[in-house]
Amino acid sequence: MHAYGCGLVQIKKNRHLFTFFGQLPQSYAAVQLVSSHESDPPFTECFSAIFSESRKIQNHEDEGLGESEPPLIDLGNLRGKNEKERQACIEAITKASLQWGFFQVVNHGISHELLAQMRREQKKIFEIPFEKKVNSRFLNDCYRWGTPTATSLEQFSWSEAFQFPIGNISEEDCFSREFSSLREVMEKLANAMSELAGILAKILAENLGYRGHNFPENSSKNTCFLRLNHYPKCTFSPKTFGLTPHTDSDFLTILHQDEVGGLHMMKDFKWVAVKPNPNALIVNIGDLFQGWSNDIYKSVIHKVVANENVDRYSIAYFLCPSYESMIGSCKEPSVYKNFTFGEYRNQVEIDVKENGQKVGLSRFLR
Ligand SMILES: O=C(O)CCC(=O)C(=O)O
Ligand SMILES: [Fe+2]
Repeated sequence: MHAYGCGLVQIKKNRHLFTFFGQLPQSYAAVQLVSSHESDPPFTECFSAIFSESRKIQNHEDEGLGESEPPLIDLGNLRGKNEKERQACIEAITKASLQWGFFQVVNHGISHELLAQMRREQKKIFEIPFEKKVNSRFLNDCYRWGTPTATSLEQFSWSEAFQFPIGNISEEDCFSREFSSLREVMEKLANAMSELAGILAKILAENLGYRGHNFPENSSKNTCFLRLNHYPKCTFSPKTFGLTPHTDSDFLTILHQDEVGGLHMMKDFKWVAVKPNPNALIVNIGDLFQGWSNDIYKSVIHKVVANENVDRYSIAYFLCPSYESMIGSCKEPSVYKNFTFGEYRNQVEIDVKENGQKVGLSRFLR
């Protein structure tokens, strides 16, 4: 069993791989894999108990959505010559990170063409038959789908994903020739996203007094990762989550979503839709930045609502330090005990196993 960066856990049963977002098994033994010759995971077949119960559950949309939208920031001003505009841009980034924990960036330096190429490759790989994707020998075991441990619809994520540690992408033997174009595009995108994440993280750290060269200092290619998400259209929508509410267990995440929509973030106890903007990437603060900043920057709960009519795709880059890195606080007195990223991940794994869900930063309060 393995836990992933963002509260993801993977288990193997009867030669089949189950990787999921969050919970550990209670009625896990009840999960049966039904063979499928199509590409979409057999969600309803494997989780028939959950989906027959689901009609009793309230529609998420009834909760009502807040009106506002996360700030939109033009990063072109960071590269410009006008110092006043540069400072205003830095201020916008830091303000959004402490007030929202989420923001959108345009003129981010990652080309439309690269993002479009990545999307094409992403679609191709999800079209592969489910039985092939779920095989543990396929692409280094990085496939996951659904939530095998879910005992109710609220715990279930109607999605599948491939998660690639950045270090593996450049290793040719992880990818057969069949996937050489996927590997090439992913390598380019991972480099571009790493650079952007590094720029943003450094700005946020410097704002709180950090004076080093790179932030986080021990960012690691083995722990940073790219995740390709696919949310197949869902007949139980809008009652079903594409991804259950969670925070990310990293420093920050950069996300490219398609035109479908469905990503919601929490703001002032209300869900706010992060509407698709073809020119923007979405940035969100993760738990480690909230911890390091002593709660100044906010790691905000977000979720994806499944869509009844169309499939949805997104690509996420997670900025993480090495497992040995100490996530101390930038200021004393610190809200949290010192902990390493490895300890944080282990604790997430233990909590998911014992309580069915991630507890997160509050585990490390002083
Ligand atoms: O697909 C999305 O919009 C969000 C994905 C996400 O939150 C994640 O992968 O952690
Ligand atoms: Fe997330």
